[in-house]
Amino acid sequence: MLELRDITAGYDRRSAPAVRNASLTVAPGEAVGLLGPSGCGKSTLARVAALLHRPDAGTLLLDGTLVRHWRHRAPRALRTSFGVVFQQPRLSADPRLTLADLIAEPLRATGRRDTVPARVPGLASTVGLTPDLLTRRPHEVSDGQLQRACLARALVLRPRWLVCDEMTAMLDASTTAALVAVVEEYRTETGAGLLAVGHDRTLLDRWCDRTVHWNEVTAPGEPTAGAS
Ligand SMILES: Nc1ncnc2c1ncn2[C@@H]1O[C@H](COP(=O)(O)OP(=O)(O)OP(=O)(O)O)[C@@H](O)[C@H]1O
Repeated sequence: MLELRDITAGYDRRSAPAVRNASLTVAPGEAVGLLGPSGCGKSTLARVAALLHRPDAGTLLLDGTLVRHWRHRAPRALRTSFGVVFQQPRLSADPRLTLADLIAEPLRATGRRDTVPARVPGLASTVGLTPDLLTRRPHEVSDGQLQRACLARALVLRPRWLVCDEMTAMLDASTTAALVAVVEEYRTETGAGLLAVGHDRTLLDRWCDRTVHWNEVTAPGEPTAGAS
């Protein structure tokens, strides 16, 4: 179970927090869609949920255990339980890496270099990347192809949780359908939970078990607990 309780988070303690008193739960195997107007704080909350952004207050529990020892992010051992895909693949892809190396990045970063040959080609094929694309760098492929590689990178450590932050916002309908299908196949196979952030209610309603609106996630009041 992924539980965010009374999360307050921002970027500069001198200004108002981007997220105030937000609570959200995702059960194992569940797909939850999060909708809300632009700038309300969805991406910030998604980054907290993926253990990438330390909240200023509130608690985050992973399978009942309090996530502690945050610095800027939570400890890596916990973060590897999460696969994250962002809206703009070019901002999250190292331009110097080939797509094969991009997909393999988390394996190398966690000392599993020896598993690269066994994991990367199959996963690339699953996300619809042909072998000729794997030797190209980000500037030599389309946004959709790069996003496919970013999805493969998010899946390569076989995470128990996926956070897709407007993963398909800049893609056409057929690429959107293909990437959603890959996520759903992965979830069927592994039982991973999903938090999908987006603007498109129709897509989220079709994709997810339930869709929550930002108004339901945030409640008025002051933060109740300090982040550990
Ligand atoms: N790195 C950052 N530094 C400072 N402020 C930021 C940063 N990222 C986001 N913000 C601010 O935090 C607030 C919430 O932004 P966030 O990206 O979480 O919203 P969002 O709901 O995901 O928006 P959108 O739907 O447009 O992507 C905004 O006011 C934004 O300007």
